[in-house]
Amino acid sequence: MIGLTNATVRFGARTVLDGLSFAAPKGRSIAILGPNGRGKTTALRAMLGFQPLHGGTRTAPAIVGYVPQYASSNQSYGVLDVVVMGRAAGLGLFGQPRPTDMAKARAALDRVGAARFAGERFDRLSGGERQLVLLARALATGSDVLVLDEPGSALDLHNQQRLLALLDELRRPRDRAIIFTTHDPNHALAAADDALLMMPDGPALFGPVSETVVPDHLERLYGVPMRLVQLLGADGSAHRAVLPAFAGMRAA
Ligand SMILES: Nc1ncnc2c1ncn2[C@@H]1O[C@H](COP(=O)(O)OP(=O)(O)OP(=O)(O)O)[C@@H](O)[C@H]1O
Repeated sequence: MIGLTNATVRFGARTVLDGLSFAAPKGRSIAILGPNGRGKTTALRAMLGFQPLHGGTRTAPAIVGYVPQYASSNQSYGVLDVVVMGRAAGLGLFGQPRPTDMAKARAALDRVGAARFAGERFDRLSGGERQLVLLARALATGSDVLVLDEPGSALDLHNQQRLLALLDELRRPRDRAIIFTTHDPNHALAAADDALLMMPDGPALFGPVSETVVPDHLERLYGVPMRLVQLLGADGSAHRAVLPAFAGMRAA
């Protein structure tokens, strides 16, 4: 279980989180949506203990698989070394990675489709490639709690599809808690059970995606008219998608 209870965070005179409560118990996957600067990253950092709270409490296990929003690096670590760092908590202060740690790191790279980068330098990868490697590092922790800050923001459509399939696959056994932030409501529809909508002008909305990721709430969230469309999957199953009214398209 990971979450916040009545959490308040201020930066100077500005209150960014004001009594925010939500939680991901084991077996649930939560998407956090909200406009730029609304406090999504701050909420994740507060949950993980990187951001002090002015009020309220946080709940988190000792080891969390975390993918930060930015994957910059000045250091010339190899990709495999970066992923093996996910095993560090189990190695102790001066512990060396064991063959089993290396095998878990390689398996994690394989799972995110980044095995071909194993021998590269992390700082020479593209932004999207780094994002995949950091996702592998989070998986390599073996933690049953994953916290991913915009894990798809730098990914091309193929890798977004791969990420969403992986997030969906990871939640299916119902033995993990997963929290991810995203600017695409369709990512929430594809891979989350619940959504936290951090409204621009009031308290956050939290609940099942079927009730929260709907045009009315999204219009309030982003100030953009939205349309709900029903799609048929390749196997004939029904899916919902939401589209913003870009390019002059009007909400139905
Ligand atoms: N350490 C800090 N000191 C001062 N202000 C901060 C600090 N960290 C974040 N903020 C401010 O808090 C607000 C929320 O930032 P945060 O990064 O949590 O937003 P976000 O919802 O994740 O945004 P985005 O969608 O653009 O990534 C922003 O206005 C930001 O400038």
